[in-house]
Amino acid sequence: MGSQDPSRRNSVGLSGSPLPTTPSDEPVFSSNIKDYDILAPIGYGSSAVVYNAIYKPLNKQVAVKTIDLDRFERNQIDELRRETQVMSLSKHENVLRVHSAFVHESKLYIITPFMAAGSCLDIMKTAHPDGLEEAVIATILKQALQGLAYLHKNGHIHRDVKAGNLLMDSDGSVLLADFGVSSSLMENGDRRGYRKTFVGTPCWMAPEVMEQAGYDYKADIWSFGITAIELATGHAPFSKYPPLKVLMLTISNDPPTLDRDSTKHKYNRSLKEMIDACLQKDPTKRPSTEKLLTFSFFKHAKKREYLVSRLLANLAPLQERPHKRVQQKPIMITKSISWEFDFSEGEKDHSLENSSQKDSVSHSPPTVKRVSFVDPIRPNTKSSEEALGTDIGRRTVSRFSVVGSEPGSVLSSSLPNRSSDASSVVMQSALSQSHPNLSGFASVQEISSATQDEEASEQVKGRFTFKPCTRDKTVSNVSIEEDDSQMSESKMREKENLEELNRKSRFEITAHPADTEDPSSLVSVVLTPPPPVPVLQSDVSKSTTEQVSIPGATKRGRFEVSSVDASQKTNGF
Ligand SMILES: Nc1ncnc2c1ncn2[C@@H]1O[C@H](COP(=O)(O)OP(=O)(O)OP(=O)(O)O)[C@@H](O)[C@H]1O
Repeated sequence: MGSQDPSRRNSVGLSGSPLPTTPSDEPVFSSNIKDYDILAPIGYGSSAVVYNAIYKPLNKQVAVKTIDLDRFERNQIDELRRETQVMSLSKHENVLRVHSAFVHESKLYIITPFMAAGSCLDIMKTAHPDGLEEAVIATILKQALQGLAYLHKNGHIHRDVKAGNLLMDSDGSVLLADFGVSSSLMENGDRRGYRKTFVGTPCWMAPEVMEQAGYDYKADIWSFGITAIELATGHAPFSKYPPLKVLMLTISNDPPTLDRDSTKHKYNRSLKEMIDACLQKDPTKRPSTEKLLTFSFFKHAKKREYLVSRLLANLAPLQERPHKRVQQKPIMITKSISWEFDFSEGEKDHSLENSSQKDSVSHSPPTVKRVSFVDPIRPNTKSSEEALGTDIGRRTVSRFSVVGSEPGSVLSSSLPNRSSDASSVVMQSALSQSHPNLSGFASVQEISSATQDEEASEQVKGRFTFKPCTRDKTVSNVSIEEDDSQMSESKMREKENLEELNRKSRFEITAHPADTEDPSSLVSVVLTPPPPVPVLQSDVSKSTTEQVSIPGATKRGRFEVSSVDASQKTNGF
């Protein structure tokens, strides 16, 4: 029961278009929900429920992962579609295949082989909360590494390697699962092998991924090292901390390591050496999967049957284990851009002169605010099927997070931290006190560092018009096309040029009720251009007042604004 069928074939992609097929007599799993008998839930992810199910035409047990698409936005769904296609085309005994994936009503259904023992995390939680013995770890990780080597060889980064994504079957085979956030190095026109999308689950996330500095497959090696610690201790380093603190600790601290004196089981030095090789902050120093497979630690690996006798023999069947919803949420911020806004005295925001926020702004020392913009994405205002197709809503949704930091600071000092005087800025609806969900006009409000921890998870929604303009506040008139897929090459270039200009321009952020502009609510800021090197590591103190003459650029949309903890709204995975 539950063993992965080596001859699998996917039927359709999420968009309904057939995926490339291989000429074989592999069974085809339909995309008709009526063909599946969905039984009890066997697991919960941050955005999915996984069910035990029977595929009736073949009377075959499968796992059905259901994802409520209404919780996602257009670009996330696109990403899901790509990644599910990657899964469906991967053929390796240590990589979980997708039999079929389809949308029914507002849910995405992903059909995969049923992995009878569940995830390694599930196994640990059920029977080994303080970690696994060495030979078991080596046997699990060697198989996972072989799956990862296959992905890397084929140009894919997994981006969410962790014990929760290592699924085990009843025969002791271990498969890498959940490409919910995996990504192809080759896609999106990015053929340089570097990605900038900020993805993963914080505790397992490599520092360069957090810094959005561009990363490659070595990010998986970091996650693999963290997973090794997880299997040896029962939990990932920093797992007791909230996501923001994990980001801060990962970026500013020395890499985590295995403290062999404090583990329940005894481990050879070779495990620690393997972990330390993976957890080097400089990704170029981390070994490749192929190299890692030659490490002496993997000599402790045994045949997969060993896992059956040592791990699975006395384990309750998956269906009988208690299943809880997960706490650790993966974070995903796609294509975000960080800019620094200078709210210094000379350039202070005159629009706030009469507002209740006047004092807090005008008495502030020169402060740089970091604003991360995520590419506008389309809301799922219509059905999920339409959202997956070419339907384009008239309104776009975007979001940004704003944090304050002293010029030249790095991420750690801009995160909520009572001991630093870094400040956060939220765009708040003027009506939010009494009507938190009403669209109103916005103001910029300083939050004292003492209240940042409480504010960190607050979300405020409002509608804003976002206008690049010249220094003399002449707002120009070019509209930015939002739908890249429908843009001609020349327009694309125009957009890129414009975005480049925008980075150097002065911005007005206008918030207004409904669609009517209210000049009195203009909030002007001076934009500091993003440094050429990763924003979070660079000196951002220099602000620019360079004039640009853009023939008009208005980005209009609804923005969801949060403090720096973007994971609360943007994760979706
Ligand atoms: N094919 C499968 N066979 C058996 N159990 C599965 C299968 N897929 C998932 N599960 C179980 O369901 C749980 C949830 O899976 P899911 O992939 O949604 O979440 P996750 O990867 O653990 O978390 P997240 O999505 O937050 O990263 C898994 O931890 C596992 O125990």
